[in-house]
Amino acid sequence: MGASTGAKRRLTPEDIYNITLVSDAQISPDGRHVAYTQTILDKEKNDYRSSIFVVPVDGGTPRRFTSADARDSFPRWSPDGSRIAFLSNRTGKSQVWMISVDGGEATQVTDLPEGVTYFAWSPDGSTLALVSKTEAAQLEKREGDEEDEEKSDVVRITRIRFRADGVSGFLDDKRSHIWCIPAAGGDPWQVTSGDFDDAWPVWSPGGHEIAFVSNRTEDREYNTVSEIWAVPARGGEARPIATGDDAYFGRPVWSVDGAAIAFAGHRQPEAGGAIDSHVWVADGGATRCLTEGLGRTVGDAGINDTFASANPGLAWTPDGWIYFQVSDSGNTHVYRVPAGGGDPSLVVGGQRRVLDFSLSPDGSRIAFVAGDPLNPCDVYVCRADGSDERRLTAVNEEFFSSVALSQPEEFRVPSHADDRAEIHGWVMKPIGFEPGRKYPLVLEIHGGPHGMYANHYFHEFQLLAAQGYVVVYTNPRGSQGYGTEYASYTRAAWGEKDMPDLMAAVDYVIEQGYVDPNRLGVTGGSYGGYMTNWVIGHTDRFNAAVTQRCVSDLYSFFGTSDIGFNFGAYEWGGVPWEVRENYVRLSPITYVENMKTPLLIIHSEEDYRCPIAQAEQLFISLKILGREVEFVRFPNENHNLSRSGKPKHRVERLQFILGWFQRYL
Ligand SMILES: CSCC[C@H](NC=O)C(=O)N[C@@H](C)C(=O)O
Repeated sequence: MGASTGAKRRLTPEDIYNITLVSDAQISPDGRHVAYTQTILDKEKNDYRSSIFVVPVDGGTPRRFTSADARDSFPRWSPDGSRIAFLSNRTGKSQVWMISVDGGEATQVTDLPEGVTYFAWSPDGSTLALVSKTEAAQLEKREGDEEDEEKSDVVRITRIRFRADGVSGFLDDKRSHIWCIPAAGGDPWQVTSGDFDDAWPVWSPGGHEIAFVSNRTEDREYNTVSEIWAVPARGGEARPIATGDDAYFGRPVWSVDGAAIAFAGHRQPEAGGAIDSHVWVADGGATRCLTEGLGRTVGDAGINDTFASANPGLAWTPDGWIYFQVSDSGNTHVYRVPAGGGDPSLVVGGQRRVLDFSLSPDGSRIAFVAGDPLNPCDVYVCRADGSDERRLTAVNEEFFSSVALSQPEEFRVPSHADDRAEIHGWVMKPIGFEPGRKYPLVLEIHGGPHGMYANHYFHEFQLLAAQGYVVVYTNPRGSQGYGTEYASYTRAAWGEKDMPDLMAAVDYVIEQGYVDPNRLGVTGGSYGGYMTNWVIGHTDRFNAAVTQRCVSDLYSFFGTSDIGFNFGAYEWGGVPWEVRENYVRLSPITYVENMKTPLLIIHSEEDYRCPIAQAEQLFISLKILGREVEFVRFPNENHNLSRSGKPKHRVERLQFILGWFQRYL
């Protein structure tokens, strides 16, 4: 691969329309079928459509269960396996719908004014626990009811968190709470209330209690705590499971006897993704960490541009295993650990990214969605120990058999930093590669900074390879998947401590002899955009750069991003008035006069994670300095343009990137 195209054509930006995404593999209670979500990009409608499919685990053709012109997702089997409940926006808002496994039309279960974001079946199948921002009073007063007085368009803000990327306008004062509703339909009742946001309800095996995630600390407006609580299913006082100012926990799951709850996270909320997450168990006594010696983070830190997210939880089997995802050196795997303590062991491994998984209630089978560098995703099934793995779908087989892809080659190289730490990376040779020729190179830098490039399909990278570029990508210091010390290494040293890692990777690839060192490009998004700006402010070796959803000035980023002030306070060693020098020293804009590389700035106008002013400041400064710079603004898009933006915009974004590199490399 990479040497010749053979009979295959080269990939184009528009090929995102030819890729089907599968996600959220849910194995049926009897372990014989897997339900999943299938998503396509609809060119005509310039939007996404998703449907629920079911495939037999013994093989056979997947069957489409829903076919509305909408987004159906989150399929969940009833405990007796006779029905599948799912979320759908077919009436405008996301509500729960139900379909019988024997077929027929789906029926609507919920009609909550604020919609539903998550739900879970009670163990007896009679009730669904839901998450909604609906307030009880709203059920009396429905849409269309006359307003008492004309509403003002002036926005009064009293809370420190008032904006969220992906939510247009400002956040309202409504809180997410747990509700219940009869699965057959009927009147919903509110289970939790108060000035808290409650999420992720999980029924106890006996059906009497619901565990959930919340922040009920006194200082919740200012901290990033995430606690585990449990509440009687009929409502009442919540009891603490794993709580307190040092809790950063989520994904609760009950033991089969209902005596314990496992969850994932760590005890340093302010650190967020900068340190490893673990699996914990609370059983009334002391909370125990089960993965202390693992040295890798629990969860999926992978980053790519071609996926549909599912966000799986932990699973606890009747024979006492807890299953969880682990990000490890560019792969996301499934591990298990004995709930009573013992060594975690690998169950689903390989050079790939396992995006989500579920276990059959008897703990005998696992269904999962995984992707690799040449295939974004398919549904798989295996036994509880990982044996007898089978692929159940081949959603992109036909398309990918018609296009030439480049197989990434892995490398490990000593950093240019004094410690010569080992840096892990990949290089993709261009399609049609001919030994002896020299090619332009593009360095791709990931965001987070605590994300992880993975062994996973990346449309942007494949496209660059198809257009004749050598593509280099690495997991420099700051990345997840290599342990806490590695991930937190860039604290208060963004750019300073990871640039030597990135340059070591570029130099290593140049040494291989097939790169033209006078035709180097660099690009990245978010923190990758920050690093793109940093790199061109510290070296002139790149001939073209594309900075996407970037940060240029930490001072003005502080307080204007939905990520919250806590992020900057941790990452840069304090708040601006405490460590002013850090904010200036670590801001790429401080080095703007050194930036000579032709720069394309791509930014979404509704990016509330990295507000567009970050791009504007950089653009204006470079214009004043008379540098080669262009600014491409995407209207009505947020921080996730490259992953979930309007399909037409996604194609245009890729065209701009290719166009810039073609012009300057
Ligand atoms: C540079 S500040 C915010 C960066 C952002 N971090 C978390 O949201 C980021 O880098 N995001 C990455 C994952 C991205 O958008 O690709």
